[in-house]
Amino acid sequence: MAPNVLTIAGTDPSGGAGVQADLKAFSANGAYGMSVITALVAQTTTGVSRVQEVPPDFITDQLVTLLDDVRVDAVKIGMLANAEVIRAVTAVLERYCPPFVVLDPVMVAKSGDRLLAPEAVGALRDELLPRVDLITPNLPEAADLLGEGEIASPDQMPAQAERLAALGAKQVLLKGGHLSGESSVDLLHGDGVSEFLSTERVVTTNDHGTGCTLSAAIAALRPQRADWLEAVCEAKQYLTDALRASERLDVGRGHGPVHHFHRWW
Ligand SMILES: Nc1ncnc2c1ncn2[C@@H]1O[C@H](COP(=O)(O)OP(=O)(O)OP(=O)(O)O)[C@@H](O)[C@H]1O
Ligand SMILES: Cc1ncc(COP(=O)(O)O)c(N)n1
Repeated sequence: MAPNVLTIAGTDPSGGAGVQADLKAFSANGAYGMSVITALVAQTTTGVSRVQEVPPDFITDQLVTLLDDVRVDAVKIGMLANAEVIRAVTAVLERYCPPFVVLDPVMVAKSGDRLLAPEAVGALRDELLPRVDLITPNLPEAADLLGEGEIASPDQMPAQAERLAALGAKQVLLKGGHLSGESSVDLLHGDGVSEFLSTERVVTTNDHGTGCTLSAAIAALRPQRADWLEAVCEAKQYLTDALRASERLDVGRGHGPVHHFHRWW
């Protein structure tokens, strides 16, 4: 049986990030995809021009309507826009307790535009983060959550992941995509064990939505795999393949999307 997997996130009309990317990653990784939209974002490969936030009570209504009918096997949470939306989503998670909740703590788009109000970082850290199973911060997001400077080397990742775990995160996938080097190195930290996950760094400008794609693929795979390590390794390989396959795309003038392809093609 394919797992039913839900994304709670914002939109990207160019299809590279947000809900649109998540649904593609769900399908390509064997899951049935569903979505609750938190914000409509006028954005493309070159940046964000406007954000229209969805009223928090309407986000609650979308979630409750869905969860009263459909069994949800995993959840991926992306852009939440503001503290009221964070509180609405947290309340629904507490009420329904879905398994395997992955939080990508989206704060700023690759273009530099903010996708989370700066004053909402505290609510994300103190109210939502302790209630999810895995958080997937990139290095600037990890620094923001901890109120410290950005780390600059993989050597510093285990200690930083430990500090994130101390905030209440059960599993931490600290993403090193923003570092340089021939490999793209992430660190999975949970249950007292830290494991570096490394793949070849693909040379491309089609890197819009890599974090969305990775967290969505993890959520799709986790119900189908024995543990987090297995799901995360396979999702990272999927993302690397999708980065490589992006050479087949011609989408926009800025940071283009990765190419989600079905493995049987
Ligand atoms: N050029 C690349 N080649 C291979 N893997 C990459 C590359 N760039 C990023 N990654 C991987 O993509 C994932 C996302 O990493 P990153 O640190 O860029 O997150 P992010 O900033 O949240 O992504 P985004 O904001 O683009 O959605 C990580 O697994 C990282 O290692
Ligand atoms: C709705 C939404 N969610 C997440 C991102 C982050 O992706 P990126 O950092 O690649 O711009 C985005 N641009 N838009």
